[in-house]
Amino acid sequence: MTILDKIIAQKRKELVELINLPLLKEVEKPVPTFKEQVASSSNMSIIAEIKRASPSKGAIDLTVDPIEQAKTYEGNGAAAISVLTDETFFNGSLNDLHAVRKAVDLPVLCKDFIIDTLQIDHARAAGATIILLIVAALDDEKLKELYDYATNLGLEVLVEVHDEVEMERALAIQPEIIGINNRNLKTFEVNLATTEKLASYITNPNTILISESGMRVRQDVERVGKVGAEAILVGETLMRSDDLNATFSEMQIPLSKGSEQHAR
Ligand SMILES: O=P(O)(O)OC[C@@H](O)[C@@H](O)c1c[nH]c2ccccc12
Repeated sequence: MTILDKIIAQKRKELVELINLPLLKEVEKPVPTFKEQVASSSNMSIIAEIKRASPSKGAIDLTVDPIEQAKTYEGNGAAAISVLTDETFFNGSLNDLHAVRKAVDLPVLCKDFIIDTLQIDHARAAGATIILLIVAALDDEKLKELYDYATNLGLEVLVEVHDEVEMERALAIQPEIIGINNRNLKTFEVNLATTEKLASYITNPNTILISESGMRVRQDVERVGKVGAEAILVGETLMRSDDLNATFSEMQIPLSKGSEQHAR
């Protein structure tokens, strides 16, 4: 049984409790869409993640104040904030997401393992404007159903893949945002070559490519920028940074949109 199988099995159990959980109070404040954020920037967009712990790394920063962390991310030019909401494996919560949405004026991604529309209702009520759908965790039918459900609610959807087969399955639903996860969720192995290998599958210039996981230094960002990533999703490096200002400067590389950018 892979870790992804374990997480999904746990999610199925938790769904039963979710039915009885009241929805959080919706946040009315409007924020830009992630698409708008990317379109209005000539730099690599950074989705900055609040991640207390993970199954692969254990504790990262258990005492973080999600509100302060998100505000610092925003102050340093993050394009969006990602909040891990899984409790069992990542020590996050929907309450974290709710607090972050209220504290910043940025799009907010609900980072969780979504297998049911009920989770989308909870994510939206907590203030998510973007949800994650992990292709490896869903069959084609479920993927399409959840994608349509979320987009009909006005949410943006990040469709995450990590190999060719998943990429083909993702492309079949013509998503506007595709995330290539450099971390294999079955083995935890991180390799930026994953982005290099899969980027060329995305031929629609309007599809936003996000390279996810394993970004440490500027060269990493340059590497994925070269093959067409317009955004990166960064967790651990930001959570461990003691100088976020410097870390953001290091990762904010200019993009030459239109030239090599779309040669993917
Ligand atoms: O901490 P990192 O290596 O910067 O990774 C961030 C993010 O990509 C990672 O948290 C992630 C990507 N896809 C996921 C799916 C579920 C949970 C977590 C993730």
